[in-house]
Amino acid sequence: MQCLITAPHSRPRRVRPPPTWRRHLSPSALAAPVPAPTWRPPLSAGPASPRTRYGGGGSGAEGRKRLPGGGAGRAMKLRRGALRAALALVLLPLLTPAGAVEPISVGLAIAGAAASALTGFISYPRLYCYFRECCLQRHEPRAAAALQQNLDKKLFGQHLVSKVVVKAVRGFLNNTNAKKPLALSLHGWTGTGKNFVSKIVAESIYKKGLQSKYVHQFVATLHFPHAHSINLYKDQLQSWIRGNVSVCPRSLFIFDEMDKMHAGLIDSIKPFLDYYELLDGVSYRQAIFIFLSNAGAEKITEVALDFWRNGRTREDIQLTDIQNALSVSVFNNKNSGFWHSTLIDRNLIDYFIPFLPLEYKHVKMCVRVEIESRGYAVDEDIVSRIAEEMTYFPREERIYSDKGCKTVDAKLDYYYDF
Ligand SMILES: Nc1ncnc2c1ncn2[C@@H]1O[C@H](COP(=O)(O)OP(=O)(O)OP(=O)(O)O)[C@@H](O)[C@H]1O
Repeated sequence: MQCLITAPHSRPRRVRPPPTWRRHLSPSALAAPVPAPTWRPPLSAGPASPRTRYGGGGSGAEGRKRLPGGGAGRAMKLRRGALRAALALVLLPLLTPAGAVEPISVGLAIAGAAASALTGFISYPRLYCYFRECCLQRHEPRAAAALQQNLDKKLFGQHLVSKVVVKAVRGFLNNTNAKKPLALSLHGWTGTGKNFVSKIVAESIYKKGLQSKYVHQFVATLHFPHAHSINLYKDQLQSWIRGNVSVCPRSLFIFDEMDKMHAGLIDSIKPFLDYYELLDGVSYRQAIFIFLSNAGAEKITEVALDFWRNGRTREDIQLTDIQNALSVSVFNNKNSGFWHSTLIDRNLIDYFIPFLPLEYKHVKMCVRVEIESRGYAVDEDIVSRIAEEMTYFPREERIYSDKGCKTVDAKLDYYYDF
């Protein structure tokens, strides 16, 4: 799918969020068009055609149609102009008597051809998106390939995650007729790579990754801390999602600490995840939602331990061994925001993705990567010492790191940067 020109004059009004939000939101989110409670989706009054509804961004044939007067049509005209100018340049000597070359005319023709060619090329969508960030910056095959490559290279001990995430994202990006947005729910023990994977997904779709104005990250305890403000949060969150999807249908929303999010707030995003073609004139079918939580971590550990105790490798664990049990345990966990959530009840989560607890050997891999990223030569003695400093569970077997790879970074400071 091609990237398209963002028509600067049709960009929606930018409204600053209320101060409490501004304080917490990531810079990337703040750069995006921000809805306030009084905010309305850009140009969305009434059932407008996609051509008028989406001001900026967009992609594919639908986007191409919608550029008013400018965009693809103008680019076409400019390219045709460039071609005509070049043709004139070739024919000019032939038109003068006896084929004599007239220097001034030739000079003008060359300048005209060059200018036309330049504007024609600059108007070319892909070139435009090379210099400025566009909605869906990368072509789907490239995004999926980048995702696969990065997960294979950087993510340790999570064979299920790599497989499912790549399949889900690739399939969704290739599907030009999706019936609902993609919803992935990532579960697992702390420090096992949930945030790490969502960052990799963001980077594979948008060059700026989490800093992209089309990627929006929320942390429950940071953005929605007060139970008594739940109604305000609901309004703000819905406006935020509506506004940003209006601007870029392929927006990515990441919700961290879902288990700490108020159940009512989770339910308020349910309409966006459902199978509606349009909601108030906006389609959410190209958006991607990623939910992260520790809910269900015990269940995942239970399955992993069973395999270990039966002498089977963790790579033998299949998604079917965990997925159902995981969704049931998350749904029935009274301490989780997902408790009896309509998102699960109505089957709106496409994939429950289990992150297995990390073992000693995985912690060592994380340490090595961290040492290399700081520009030092890997010292295996330090690698082992740091890995041994971590605490492992269950108490008898001591197999899994209770913090995953999370404190590796801080522990390295002790050895290298004092
Ligand atoms: N499976 C993994 N492979 C490679 N690196 C990892 C893995 N898991 C964690 N890490 C490293 O540890 C850091 C912390 O992990 P991350 O923040 O993704 O954990 P998390 O699962 O989101 O934890 P929490 O549930 O506490 O939010 C990552 O930035 C990454 O450097």
